[in-house]
This record gives sequence, C-alpha cells and structure tokens, in this order.
Amino acid sequence: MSAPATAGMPASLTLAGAGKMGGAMLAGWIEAGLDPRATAVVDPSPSPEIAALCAARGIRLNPEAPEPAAVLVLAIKPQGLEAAARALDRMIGDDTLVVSILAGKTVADLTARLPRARAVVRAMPNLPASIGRGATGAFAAPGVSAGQRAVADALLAATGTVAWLDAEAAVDAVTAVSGSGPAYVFLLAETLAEAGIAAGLAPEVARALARATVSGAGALLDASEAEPDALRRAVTSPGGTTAAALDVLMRGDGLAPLMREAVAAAQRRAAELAG
Ligand SMILES: NC(=O)C1=CN([C@@H]2O[C@H](COP(=O)(O)OP(=O)(O)OC[C@H]3O[C@@H](n4cnc5c(N)ncnc54)[C@H](OP(=O)(O)O)[C@@H]3O)[C@@H](O)[C@H]2O)C=CC1
Ligand SMILES: O=C(O)[C@@H]1CCC=N1
Repeated sequence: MSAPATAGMPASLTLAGAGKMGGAMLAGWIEAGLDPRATAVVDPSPSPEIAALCAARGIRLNPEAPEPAAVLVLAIKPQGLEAAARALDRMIGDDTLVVSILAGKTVADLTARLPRARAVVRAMPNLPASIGRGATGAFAAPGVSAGQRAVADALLAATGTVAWLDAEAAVDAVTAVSGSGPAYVFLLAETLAEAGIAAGLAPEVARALARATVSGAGALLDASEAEPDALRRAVTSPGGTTAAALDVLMRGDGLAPLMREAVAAAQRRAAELAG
C-alpha cells in the first residue's frame, strides 16, 4: 500500500469518460497538482459539474483532435469500449500509458481493440476517490516502464490508497470487494434506517442515525489500529443488546455467506464483461 501522493503527476493526461468515476478522479488529480492546461477531457455528454470544472480550471473539454498525452485514462463503460475504440486508439502515442478502470476488460481485450497501446495499467478505483478516500487495486502489464508505473501510482494515490497486484486475475476480485464495495456499505445504511423505522423511529430520525452510525463506524475504523473484529467486540457487551443482534446477523445463513455470495457474483459479472 502507498500513501496518498501529490508529486509525480504526468506531464499531460487525457480522460476519456468523465462520468461518476472519471469525474470523481479528475477533481482529485487537479487538486493534487495535475496541470489543467495539459489535461483534456473527452465525453459526449459532460455533466454541468464537469463542464464547470473544465471552464474554471482551463481544462480542454472535447478538443477536436486530442493529441496523444503521456497518460490516457479510460473511464467509459465497459460495454462502450468496442464503439469507442477507434477514436480512443487515435489518442495513443508511442509513449502513452493507458490506464483503464473498465470493469472486466482485460489487458488482452484492451490491446486487441487499441492496437497502438503498448503500456497498459488496469486499475479498479472506487467512488470515495471523490473525497480523496478511495481504494484502488492496480495491475501493470508487461510493457509498462518503471517510470510509467510511478506515474500511475502518483495518479491513483492522489485519490486514496493504492494496492499493486501481482496477477491480473486479482483485478476482478478487487472489483468485487472494493470497486463495488461502497454500494454494499450504502445498502447497510439504507437497511439499518429501514429497520429503525420498523422499530418505531420517525423516518428522518432513523435515516440520520443510520447515516451517522455508518460514517462514524467507518471513521473509527480508519482512526483505530484495531482490527474490525476487535472493534465489533468493543461494542458487544456480554449478554447485551448487540450480542442479541449479532446472533441474528452471524448465525448459520447469516451475513458472512451472503457477503461471499455477493462478492462471487460481482467477480463472475466482471469476468462476463471481458471480451
Ligand atoms: N461508478 C463506480 O463506482 C466505478 C466505476 N468503475 C468503472 O468506471 C467506468 C465508468 O463508470 P461510471 O463512471 O460509473 O459510468 P458513467 O456512465 O457515469 O460514465 C461514463 C462516461 O463516459 C461517457 N462516454 C461514453 N462513450 C464515450 C466515448 N466514446 N468517449 C468518451 N466518453 C464516453 C459517458 O457518456 P454517456 O452517458 O453519454 O454515455 C459517461 O459520461 C466503468 O468502466 C466502470 O466499470 C470503476 C470503479 C468504480
Ligand atoms: O458496478 C460496476 O460495474 C462498476 C465497477 C465497480 C463499481 N462500479
């Protein structure tokens, strides 16, 4: 794991796809020192926020023929790769590092569609990157130089924690655990609020308490050196209320097998998106 970095930003960067994830990372990169005048964004339907960011910082938005940059970040939907490939390939020069965050698309899939790509990093970030608290797993394919890998590390670390992976197959597992993971936590907040309403709380009180509980527990986990199970035990008084709830969540067909099933389903879906 590497700590967030602000140095080592690429000399120039093109972002293809400035939607929820690409847009979240772009703001972090500019904050971390990426030169906005050396940055281009390509997106057929940029959000008002992205258009405003580009206008405010002097980032080129949808230039007619973007010249190859040091880094091309692919943040379009995996299903859109085929249709976008010819235009994307024209954005790749001899020394361009391609960083793909497309779920499921393998290095072989990418190089088959982008014949100019010689150096490819597959990265799987997550949405908390939008507040600099992302978690990214990354795999550098053979062909990526040490310097290019350092640039990729600086870019990804600007949005949070980075774990470099030795095997490409691990990217799909990362996708299932931390790429999709924030949605599992948001679902927990949703269902905790619903349970609070069922227990008799006013809806706005239940939602406020569930939100504060999930974000507070996350912040405590972050601030503490203790493992999650130790923190769980710290909440659980012997014979008390938490123990009664955890008896339900942890018994037999409780949360653990359900979570394993969910992660396996996401991993399978990533594999299906390959090709
Ligand atoms: N959302 C997340 O939490 C995460 C997403 N990812 C990956 O990030 C990628 C993007 O996901 P997400 O941001 O959620 O999706 P979005 O749909 O929000 O963003 C994709 C953007 O790319 C645009 N786009 C479509 N075609 C092109 C093109 N040819 N050239 C440039 N831009 C294009 C889309 O425009 P339009 O809407 O008009 O099609 C849209 O604005 C996916 O591959 C996903 O697997 C990875 C980790 C986490
Ligand atoms: O749901 C998806 O396919 C993308 C990849 C990880 C998070 N969102």
